[in-house]
Amino acid sequence: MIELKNVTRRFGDAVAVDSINLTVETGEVCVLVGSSGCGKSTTLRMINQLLPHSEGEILVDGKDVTAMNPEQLRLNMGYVIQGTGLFPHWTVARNIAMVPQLLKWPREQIDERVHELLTLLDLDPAVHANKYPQQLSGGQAQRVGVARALAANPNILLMDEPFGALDAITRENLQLEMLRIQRQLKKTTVFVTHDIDEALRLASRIAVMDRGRIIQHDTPENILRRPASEFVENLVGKQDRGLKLMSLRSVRDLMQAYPQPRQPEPGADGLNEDDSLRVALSIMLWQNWNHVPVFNAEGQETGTITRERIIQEGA
Ligand SMILES: Nc1ncnc2c1ncn2[C@@H]1O[C@H](COP(=O)(O)OP(=O)(O)OP(=O)(O)O)[C@@H](O)[C@H]1O
Repeated sequence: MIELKNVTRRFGDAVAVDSINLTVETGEVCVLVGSSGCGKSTTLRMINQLLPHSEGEILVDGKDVTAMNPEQLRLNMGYVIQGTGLFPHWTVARNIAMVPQLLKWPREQIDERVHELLTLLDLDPAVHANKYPQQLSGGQAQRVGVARALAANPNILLMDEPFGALDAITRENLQLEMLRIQRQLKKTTVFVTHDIDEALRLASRIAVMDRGRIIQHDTPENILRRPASEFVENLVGKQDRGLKLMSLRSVRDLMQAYPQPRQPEPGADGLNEDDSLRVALSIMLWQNWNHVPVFNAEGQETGTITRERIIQEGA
C-alpha cells in the first residue's frame, strides 16, 4: 500500500504538488490524470524519491520512504517512462537483466527470468532477446521497458505516460496487454496519463489532478456518473459519457447465459464474453443484428445477447 499524507512539492516559490492525500491499496491500479503541468509526474517521482517531497509524509507498506535506503526503495518499485529509457548499446536481454544483475542473481536464474518476461510480454525470446533497442518497433521497445521494470519482481509499479508516444492501435494493444498482465500479477500500480480513455480503461481508481491538487479520487464508473466538478465533467466529456460507461462493462454482464456451454455451428458469427458493451453495440448496429450468440475464450457458445438489452441497461 502507498499512502501520501498532506504531501507538497515546491520548486522555488512555485507549488507543483499542493498538500495531496492519496491512498493506493495493494494490488490496485491508481491512474493519475489531468492536464499538462498539474503535478502528475512530480507525484509519481516523489513516491520513489527521485524527487524529495517538501512537506508531508509518504508511506510504503506503513514505512516512511525518507527512512528507507533510496536504492532499496527503488529496487522494490519498477519504473516505466515514455520513450523507455533503454540503454541503446545493450541487447534487450541485458536491458531486462539490469536489476537482477545489480542484485547479483545467479546467471541461470537471470536467463530464465528474461525468457519468462519476454514471453509474458508477448515477445518471442528467440527473435528478440539479442536485438538492440533501435531494432525494435516503438511498441516492442515499450514492452521491453515494462519487462525491465518487472524483472526483479517488485511489489510496486510506477508508470509515467508509458504508452504516450505510440500510435493509437499499438497503444490500445499495450493497454489490453497491461490489463491481462495485471490480472495475473496484481502489482500495486501508479500510472500517469493525460488520456482520460486510457485512465478509464486501466484504473481501479482514478485520481483527477488540477493545479497540484487532487480534485476527485474514485472508480471510473463514479467519475463518469458523478463528476465532482465542472472540470472533471469536461475532462470525461459530456457528450459520450453513455458510451464510455458501456466501455467499462463486458458482454458477460448482460448476456443471457445457457445452462451449459454448446458447440457452435461451424462458421457461426457472434461476440466474445470479454468484448465491451460498446464494441458489442457497435458491431450489432453495423451488422444490423438484434441478437447474437456469445462465445467464451475456448470458442464454446455460452449464451446470447440482445441489442435491446444493451441499449436499455448498458450505461
Ligand atoms: N525540476 C523542476 N524544476 C522546476 N519546476 C518543475 C520541475 N519539474 C516540474 N516542475 C513544474 O512543476 C509543475 C508540475 O509538473 P509535472 O511534470 O509534475 O506535471 P505533469 O502533470 O506531469 O505534466 P505533463 O503531463 O506535461 O508531464 C509544472 O508547473 C512544472 O513546470
